[in-house]
Formats: sequence, C-alpha cells, structure tokens
Amino acid sequence: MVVLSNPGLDQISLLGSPKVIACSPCVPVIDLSKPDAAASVVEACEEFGFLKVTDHGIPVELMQRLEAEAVKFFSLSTVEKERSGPPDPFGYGNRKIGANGDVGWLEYLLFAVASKPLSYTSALKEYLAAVRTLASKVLELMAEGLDIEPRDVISGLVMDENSDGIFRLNHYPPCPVLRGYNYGLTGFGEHTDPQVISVLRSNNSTGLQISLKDGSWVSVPPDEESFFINVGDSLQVLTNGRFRSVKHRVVASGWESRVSMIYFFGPPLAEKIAPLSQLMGEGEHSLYKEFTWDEYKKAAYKSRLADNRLGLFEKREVTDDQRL
Ligand SMILES: C=C1C[C@]23C[C@@]1(O)CC[C@H]2[C@@]12CC[C@H](O)[C@@](C)(C(=O)O1)[C@H]2[C@@H]3C(=O)O
Ligand SMILES: O=C(O)CCC(=O)C(=O)O
Ligand SMILES: [Fe+2]
Repeated sequence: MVVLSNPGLDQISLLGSPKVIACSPCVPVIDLSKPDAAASVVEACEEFGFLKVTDHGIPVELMQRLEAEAVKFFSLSTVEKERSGPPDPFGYGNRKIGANGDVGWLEYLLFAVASKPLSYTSALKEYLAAVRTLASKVLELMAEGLDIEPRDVISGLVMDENSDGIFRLNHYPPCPVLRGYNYGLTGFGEHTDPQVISVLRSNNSTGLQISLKDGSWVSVPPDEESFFINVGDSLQVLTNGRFRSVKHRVVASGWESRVSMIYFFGPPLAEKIAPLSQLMGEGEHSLYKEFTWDEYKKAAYKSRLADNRLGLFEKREVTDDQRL
C-alpha cells in the first residue's frame, strides 16, 4: 500500500456524508450511438454541465492497461515517484494541489500532452489518441445539438496541434484511520475545471460528486467502462453561459483505492475565449470580458481550488444609478 509522505489529516477537511444524495438517474447517460445523442448532450450540458457517455467505442481493455500502468507507478517508493519531479506545474504531486495552499487525500501525476509523444508507453499513446477522438465526437455533437456550423467550431479549438492539453492520473489511497466513521475525507476539493471539456475515466470506486444547480451535491456512481465529461469554464464562456461549468469534487471513503485518469482539453494559449458568434441572438451581449486562454490560465493558476475563477472575467451589470 502506498503511504503518503505526510499522512496527518489535520489540514484536509472531513465532510459529513449525510447531505450527499446517491442519485444515479440524476446523472445524464448518453449512448453515443443513438440518433438523439446531439440533443441529449446539449440538454445535459445546460442542466448539469456533466454527462456520462456509453457506447463510445473505446475498448475497456485499453483503459485497464493504462490503469495498470498507473497502479504500478503509484506503488513505487516515494523516492522513485519523486524522480518525476515536483508538480510545478507538471510532475508528481502528493497532497498538495496547485501552488496556493490546497490539499487533498491524493497523489497524482500531471503532464502537458505533447504533440510528439516520444517517451509515452503504447497504452498511454493509444489511450490519449482514443480519448481525443471521443472528445472531438462529443464536441461535434454539441455543435450539432446547438445547430451551429461549422460542426468543428468547438472541437477545432482543442484539436489544433498547439492546443493546450493536460493529462492527469490521480490516486486516492485508502485511509484506514477513517474507517467506521461517517465522514468522507476531501480527496480533491470542490472546483470547476478551467478548460473547455475534461474527459474522465475511473476505476470502479466511488468518490466523484457533482453539484447541481440548486447547490446540492450528488454522488456519481462509478462505471469503469464509461467516460464522464465535465463542461469547463471556457465552454461556459464560448456558449455565453448556456452551458454550465460543473462544480465537482472527490470525497474519499477511506476503504477503496480510487484511480482516475483525466484528459483536460484546452485551446492554444493565444486563442481568444469569447461567446461563439453563431450562438449570439440579435442584440445579445457577451456576459464576459474578452480574454485569451493564456490570460485565463494564468489567473486560474493564481487562484485557490474553490474560487469562482470566472467571476473575475464576468461583466458587472451596470445599474441605472451607476450610469453617467
Ligand atoms: C488550485 C489549483 C490547482 C489547479 C490550478 C489551481 O490554481 C486552480 C485550478 C486547478 C485545476 C483544476 C483542473 C485540473 O485538475 C488542473 C490541472 C487545472 O488545469 O486546473 C488543476 C490545477 C492543478 O492541479 O495544478
Ligand atoms: O479524480 C477525479 O475523479 C476528479 C479529479 C478532478 O476533478 C481533477 O483532477 O480536476
Ligand atoms: Fe476537476
């Protein structure tokens, strides 16, 4: 078993579990082979900012091969894992998330997806390529469901060779001290993802929770054969607030070892993030100030995990008394 270098739980918040609803029909499930998939994807992005996709065509054996490599990596000694370098911003990290004081009950490996992945294992190369194809398909379904052309208007932003993709392997170890208590330990604190979309796959352990529009938290039942898609802050802006960047977190139960792998799809650094003109109604104004992905990313990396990062870029409504 992996022992985290500083196993003290003092700084990691414990969460009482009773308020969380296990609500599997709450999470929209979209079968990508169904003719109504485009409309269902849009509905899910508007209501939840989150969806599970099935019938995606990626073999479960590929996911399991990569998962086995992740498990092998995380079972190395701390000294060996630390050879992958500290996560500033890419490398191996343990308990500390980001550079601004956030902590969680996890260890992880984070890296920028290289356009020429020379040192990747075959499982990693195949997995990243397969998930890119899946993301492209989901983003094109969004455009179809929104009835906008060209169909690659969103996918094109993140499939460019200069796009800013990040891949992350997370391991939430069991926590024996917690067993028998009705508490969950914060694995990854609540946050939204800054990118366009994130494509997540985990082993069959619980822990992921999403926040609904009314502020309540629901547990997402694990499914190792499916993928989960998060709408990120950038997609909320591209749709001028029509899609919802989903607030999510991971609460570790203490019993299971959770392994997740997430591909975050960001645009090229110089790309302007602004509502798509095809989506703007007559007289409709952007809810956000103009910014590039580079500007947003820099601001995001200065923020704490739970901060409302998009708030900094929202246009403040000018009331009548404030007008000159
Ligand atoms: C606390 C932080 C960790 C994070 C950078 C940040 O300052 C705020 C956003 C965080 C997040 C969430 C989604 C991804 O896991 C991530 C890699 C990203 O792009 O933004 C993480 C950042 C991180 O862990 O470094
Ligand atoms: O590990 C998970 O299941 C989710 C982690 C997450 O939200 C993230 O890395 O941004
Ligand atoms: Fe996330």
